[in-house]
Amino acid sequence: MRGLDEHRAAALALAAPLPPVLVPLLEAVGQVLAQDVTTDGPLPRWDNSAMDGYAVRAADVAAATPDGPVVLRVVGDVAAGSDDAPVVAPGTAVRIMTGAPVPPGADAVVPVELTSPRTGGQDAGDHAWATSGADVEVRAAVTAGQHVRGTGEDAAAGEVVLRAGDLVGPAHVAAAASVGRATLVVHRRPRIAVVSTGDELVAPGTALRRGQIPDSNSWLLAAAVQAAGADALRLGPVGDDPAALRRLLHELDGGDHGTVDGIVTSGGVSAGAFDVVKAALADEPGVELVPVAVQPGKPQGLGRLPSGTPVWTLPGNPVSAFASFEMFVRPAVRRMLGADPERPRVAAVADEGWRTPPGRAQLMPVRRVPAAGSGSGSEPGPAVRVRRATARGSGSHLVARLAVAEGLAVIPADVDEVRAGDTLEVFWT
Ligand SMILES: Nc1nc2c(c(=O)[nH]1)N[C@H]1C(S)=C(S)[C@@H](COP(=O)(O)OP(=O)(O)OC[C@H]3O[C@@H](n4cnc5c(N)ncnc54)[C@H](O)[C@@H]3O)O[C@H]1N2
Ligand code: MOO
Repeated sequence: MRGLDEHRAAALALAAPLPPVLVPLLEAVGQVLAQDVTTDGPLPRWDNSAMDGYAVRAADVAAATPDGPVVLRVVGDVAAGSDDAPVVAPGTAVRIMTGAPVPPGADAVVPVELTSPRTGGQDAGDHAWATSGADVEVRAAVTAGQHVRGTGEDAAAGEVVLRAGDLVGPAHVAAAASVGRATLVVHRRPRIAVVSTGDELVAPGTALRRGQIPDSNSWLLAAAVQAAGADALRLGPVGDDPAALRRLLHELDGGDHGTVDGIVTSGGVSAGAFDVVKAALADEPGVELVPVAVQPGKPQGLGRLPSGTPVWTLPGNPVSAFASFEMFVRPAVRRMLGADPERPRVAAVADEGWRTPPGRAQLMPVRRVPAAGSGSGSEPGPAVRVRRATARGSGSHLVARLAVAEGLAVIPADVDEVRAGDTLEVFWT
């Protein structure tokens, strides 16, 4: 039997980052930048006000106090969006709104709350404004630069704000938009075909006769493809007819269903008399069908179809399909996206013990044990503790209970028993 890590490496080796494409901002979310993004000038683009108030010369109001206000003549307005630039000469002020460019001559802003109109008052709810041509009393001093957001404070002209390799999220699209970009260059999103196989499978919602079950794997795997950041083309279920399956796989490989960057199959790869995937791919020179020393997920296959499309053949048991996707397919999909292939692994303490299959690694669905109240909350929390997601452990048919799992514990092949208190390697799914 092939080792888990060896098969993981072979599965990942089938993938490479897809070529860069230019996409509108929102389409880039969840994808990985293929190019740095630099500013088109300094950010902020000009000195601007952080407050609604008056643009002043700080020196003019240096002596202002609540009991000894300084009086300035209001000589103009600058609203956000205005390109007016009234000059603030000594003894004058300009009304300015948050975000508006600081007018020439001014070097600070006094918030409206620290002022009162002496003449020409305009009541704006909580605050009264002195209008243009009137006088305003300033009741507090400000220092030069106060309440001014300086040019280039956020980023300098030509500075890299987003890097190739960054996973695009809301803050990335905000940064891109703020430097004037309506598009981003990302690695193309992979499109992965998912084919479930088995004569017993019917679409969910269809009436079942004895022996039939709803196809859950094509939904599981398509959802997993999407959750990994790729597009899924869900096909099947395909019955236990090797010729029909071979035809479909070759159509996918040949581009008859549009671009397909990979194919994932479920079922039909073990020792059964009607194992359709095994039969369909037995003579395919680029594909190997191998048992892997892991439970669940022993019968595996992978390789390339004649036109080069990678294929991963996963076992049909639903928990096996889930765990196999996590181990062998998700890393490849992430690499195609240009992202880090692996989920981070964390150390967790086993809250209970269980037996594990001798000579095979185990992928145990686990859930967190809620931490007992740890007092003030300021000390570092206790280690994460996990239990098996269900009392039946890693049984590969336990699809209804799989949603209880929050992650998988990876127990190495040379461990035959987990004891309560052991430290385990876990990743969250
Ligand atoms: N004699 C042996 N029998 C089996 C072995 C073995 O080594 N020797 N391996 C077992 C292991 S381990 C696994 S895992 C399964 C894998 O079998 P297949 O990949 O060939 O899958 P199927 O036989 O098609 O199905 C297995 C099981 O899963 C159900 N299934 C399949 N597809 C779906 C689907 N799309 N949605 C929901 N459920 C699905 C299917 O009905 C079966 O119950 O083989 C063991 N046997
Ligand atoms: O490998 Mo199978 O997945 O143990 O049930």
